[in-house]
Amino acid sequence: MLSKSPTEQYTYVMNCKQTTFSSEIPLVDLSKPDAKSLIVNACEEFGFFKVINHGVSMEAISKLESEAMNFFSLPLIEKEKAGPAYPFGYGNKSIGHSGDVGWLEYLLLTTNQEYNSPTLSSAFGQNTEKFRTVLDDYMCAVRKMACEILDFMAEGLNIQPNNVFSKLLMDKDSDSLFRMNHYPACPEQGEDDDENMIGFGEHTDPQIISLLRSNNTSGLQISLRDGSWISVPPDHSSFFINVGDSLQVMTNGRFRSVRHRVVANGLKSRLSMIYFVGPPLSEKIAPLPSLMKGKESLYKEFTWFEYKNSNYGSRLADNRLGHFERIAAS
Ligand SMILES: C=C1C[C@]23C[C@@]1(O)CC[C@H]2[C@@]12CC[C@H](O)[C@@](C)(C(=O)O1)[C@H]2[C@@H]3C(=O)O
Ligand SMILES: O=C(O)CCC(=O)C(=O)O
Ligand SMILES: [Fe+2]
Repeated sequence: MLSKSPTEQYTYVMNCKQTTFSSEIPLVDLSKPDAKSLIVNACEEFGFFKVINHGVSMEAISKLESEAMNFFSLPLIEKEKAGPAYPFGYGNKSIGHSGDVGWLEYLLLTTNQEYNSPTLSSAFGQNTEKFRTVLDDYMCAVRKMACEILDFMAEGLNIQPNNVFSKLLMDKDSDSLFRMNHYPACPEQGEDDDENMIGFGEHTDPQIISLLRSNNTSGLQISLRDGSWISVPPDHSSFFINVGDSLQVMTNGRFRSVRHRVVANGLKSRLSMIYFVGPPLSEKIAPLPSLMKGKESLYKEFTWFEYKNSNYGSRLADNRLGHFERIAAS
């Protein structure tokens, strides 16, 4: 057993009441005219939705999935050549800088491939160029979908111009990340319903939105407004979109940055690939004036650099927006 000692500071085990697979997850067909309004409703209520007709080809997805599986199947000593995880590279079990652990291994990359080269070539060797090409094709297609979704969000919120969000992604200095998480099947998974191994502990994503695609293995759960957790039925042909902290601030709390986590699966391995849309470091993050309409701002303005700096040592589960919340005047 990994670590169940009550005295241990960090543990892989979490207690969670049994969660049910939910049919409540909002579904958005990007090719339909009601996409904008469905997206806005989903972001307000859940901060999360599933997307079909997303335009990312199954070919691009399968190629990257297969390259990723080849990588994660290498002996540990080979994978570690692509480490450490920070700033970019291979990581195993440890997440962030403050002792969080999970039942996973991962590759954390920047979407700006220039900075990935040393990381990648040390582990991929002669296969590096192939991996880069496959990764480029995938990221390019996901970026296109992200742009469309962000423009739909702005239009659904009646914000002009409609590229207020997508321009941050298209900026050459956009601080976006790409992550591939591999959760091996977990033999230590508790048999008890309310004891689960943590794959990736609960957290909100800091960025604007995250676009997640996984294989058909379950594990992802989201937290609802009432604090309860629901399991997201996996669907390898769809994408799942999370609202992140930055978008919650830009919409002055109208969109909800969704708390989510991954529980390990006792039988099957899970592979997920996530594109995190981040603003440039110098970008000022604040509620958009057109969404204020006389309302008070819930947040103090900050730059993306300031957010990252002040949260450098944060634990996964921390409320990272706490530093920037305005105390309402009584
Ligand atoms: C503990 C941490 C890991 C994390 C950075 C942080 O300080 C808090 C947020 C974590 C998170 C969640 C979404 C992404 O997976 C990630 C890359 C990010 O931008 O914020 C991770 C960070 C990480 O793994 O370093
Ligand atoms: O791997 C997953 O399914 C989700 C992981 C996640 O939330 C993250 O990497 O931020
Ligand atoms: Fe996340």
